[in-house]
Amino acid sequence: MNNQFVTPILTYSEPAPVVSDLWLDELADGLTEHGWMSQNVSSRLGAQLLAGLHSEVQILDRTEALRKAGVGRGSDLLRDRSVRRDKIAWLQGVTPVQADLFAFFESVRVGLNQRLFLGLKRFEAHYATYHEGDFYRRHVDSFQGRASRVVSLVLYLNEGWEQADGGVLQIYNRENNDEVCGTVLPRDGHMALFMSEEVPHEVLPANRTRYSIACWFRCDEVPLPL
Ligand SMILES: O=C(O)CCC(=O)C(=O)O
Ligand SMILES: [Fe+2]
Repeated sequence: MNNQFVTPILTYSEPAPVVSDLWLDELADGLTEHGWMSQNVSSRLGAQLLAGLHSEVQILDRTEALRKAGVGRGSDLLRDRSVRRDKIAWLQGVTPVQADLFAFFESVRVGLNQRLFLGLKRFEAHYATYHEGDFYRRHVDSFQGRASRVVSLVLYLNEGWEQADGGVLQIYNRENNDEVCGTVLPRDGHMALFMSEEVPHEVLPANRTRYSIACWFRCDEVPLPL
């Protein structure tokens, strides 16, 4: 066979992400005590998995396979550029890196249920890109009382992100929504975790392309409008 035109396939053979009981305890404590937390999970996920996810979102971005994100779902979907400007693509969990990431999300779902009795039934996740100047104004991820999205997890895929690059995730106090109580730099392998309904948050304008995966753990069995 003439191999001249065979595209090389990236080999991906990283061990599965590491999830321990102690770490799940930490996540549960963070959610209970403050409603949110952030952490560097690079060593849990591994460099190859992070690099693989980064290259997937970069390909999607370059081929313009990402779509303008909206607020709401179905017939309620609004694409209001004054609220959010990111572009998204839903993950299906079928590529090897997505399958490993989904296994990781599933361990988090089960671990949080065991500790907090949240009744999380499933999760959904999308890639997001914010290009220069893009933002997402202050919001919560679920309408109060709908309990569809219960816990939000955002994983960042940006090497060498500095304060000057903008695009920080700003977290507001769940008791006093006007008070900023934390910021998270969207650095490669860092993750933010928070209660979807309770914790208002905002993505400040990015000064360069910003990649992430947002995942929501949900209580409903079937997709409902947010
Ligand atoms: O990317 C982030 O830091 C947060 C994104 C977000 O709030 C959302 O997609 O709902
Ligand atoms: Fe959000």
